[in-house]
Amino acid sequence: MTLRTIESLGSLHGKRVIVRCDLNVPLKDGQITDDGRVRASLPTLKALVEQGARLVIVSHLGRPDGQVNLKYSLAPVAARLAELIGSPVAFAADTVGESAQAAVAALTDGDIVVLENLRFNAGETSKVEAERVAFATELSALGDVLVSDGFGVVHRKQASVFDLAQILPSAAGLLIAAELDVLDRLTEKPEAPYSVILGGSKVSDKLGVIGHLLPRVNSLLIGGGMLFTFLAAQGHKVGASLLEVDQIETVRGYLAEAERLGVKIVLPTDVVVASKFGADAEYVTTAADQIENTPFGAAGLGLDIGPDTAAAFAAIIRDSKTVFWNGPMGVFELAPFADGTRTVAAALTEVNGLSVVGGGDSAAAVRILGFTDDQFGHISTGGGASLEFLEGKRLPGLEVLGWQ
Ligand SMILES: Nc1ncnc2c1ncn2[C@@H]1O[C@H](COP(=O)(O)OP(=O)(O)O)[C@@H](O)[C@H]1O
Ligand SMILES: O=C(OP(=O)(O)O)[C@H](O)COP(=O)(O)O
Repeated sequence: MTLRTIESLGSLHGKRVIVRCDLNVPLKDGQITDDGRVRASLPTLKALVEQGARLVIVSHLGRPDGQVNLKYSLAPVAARLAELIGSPVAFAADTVGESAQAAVAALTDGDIVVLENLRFNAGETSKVEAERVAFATELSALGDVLVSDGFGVVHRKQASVFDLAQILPSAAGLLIAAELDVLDRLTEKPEAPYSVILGGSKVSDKLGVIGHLLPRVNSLLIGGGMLFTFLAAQGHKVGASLLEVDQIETVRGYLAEAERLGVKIVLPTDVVVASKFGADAEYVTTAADQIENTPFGAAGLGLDIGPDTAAAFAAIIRDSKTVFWNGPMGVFELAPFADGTRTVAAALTEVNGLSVVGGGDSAAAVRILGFTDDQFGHISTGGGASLEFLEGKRLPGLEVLGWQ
């Protein structure tokens, strides 16, 4: 069965349509550093406005863990959306409280309100189904139907992604449909050589996909915060770098499985080690097995892949016919640690085949580093979501919309 489309919901004129977007944009000092996810949401929002629907936009931003934390407010995102869509966008200071209820009641046809961050409410991400359903039920009172379009979050079994879609009549938006069109091309007979590059900081989330990806790819390139668990699995010390100690054994299993399958797991041979996390840190490039043998000793932090590694990764990427990349190679937000990500991004632009970049921060990285969307085959709004899709997993936020 394929996804239910917006048309399946019938006429939406005058209806209150809850639109679940992924507006989880990177922010620095309260400013949006990349508005790609807002732009990617526009086709669905415009289509609904044109129909005369009353739009109630909901999203998460960051991981505020069920607490109100204004650092993660969606207010700047609502302001940016108003600029991009070219019409006023109201903002409610809560998600299901008095402010939200009043703002929704005040909507007329074609109006838009953005509600405050879903994850300020513990029910949104609760592991307890009854708590999620209770929150989804409160949300459902604010709309007549749900259009689910937050592709970046479809792998999460969360109240607005999963439970709400069972309470209200629901359908997928245009972004989800467009994302699946491209990702389908990566799952159905990707042209070899097929390389996947993994990095970023959501290490425990993303290590789990490796076992399922191994039989599907020719090379797996490991950078970013992910690489240190691999180095530790090989017996190397990694100083104060990101490390998932309880995943070391699992990673050893992946290394053995890759050898058995004849898949290359390509690990860094050099890394950039910093004295601390900051743009003013001192840093040196060292061999990947010498991280603690720098002037910073065991306090050294690996914040980027080194130039030899970046060049080796680039060569493999350029020779691939299909490439999927999720997760920056280093802390690209800080200039001294952006080179690995820049080199990998440049190599993707030279792929003679299909190149896909996925993930909020990966997409932000390529744009912030000066690349343009048209230099890549596709820039996906979902990192974890696309990875889990590529490993062939059933995603709760898609299944609930009819996807099988
Ligand atoms: N070596 C590293 N140590 C700590 N953080 C890192 C490292 N390499 C990359 N990162 C961070 O990873 C973050 C992005 O990770 P993630 O959210 O997994 O990617 P995406 O949003 O593309 O899926 C960036 O903010 C980047 O600074
Ligand atoms: O940024 C996101 O995912 P991504 O970093 O995998 O691209 C999504 O908004 C999901 O956020 P989450 O990983 O906090 O659930």
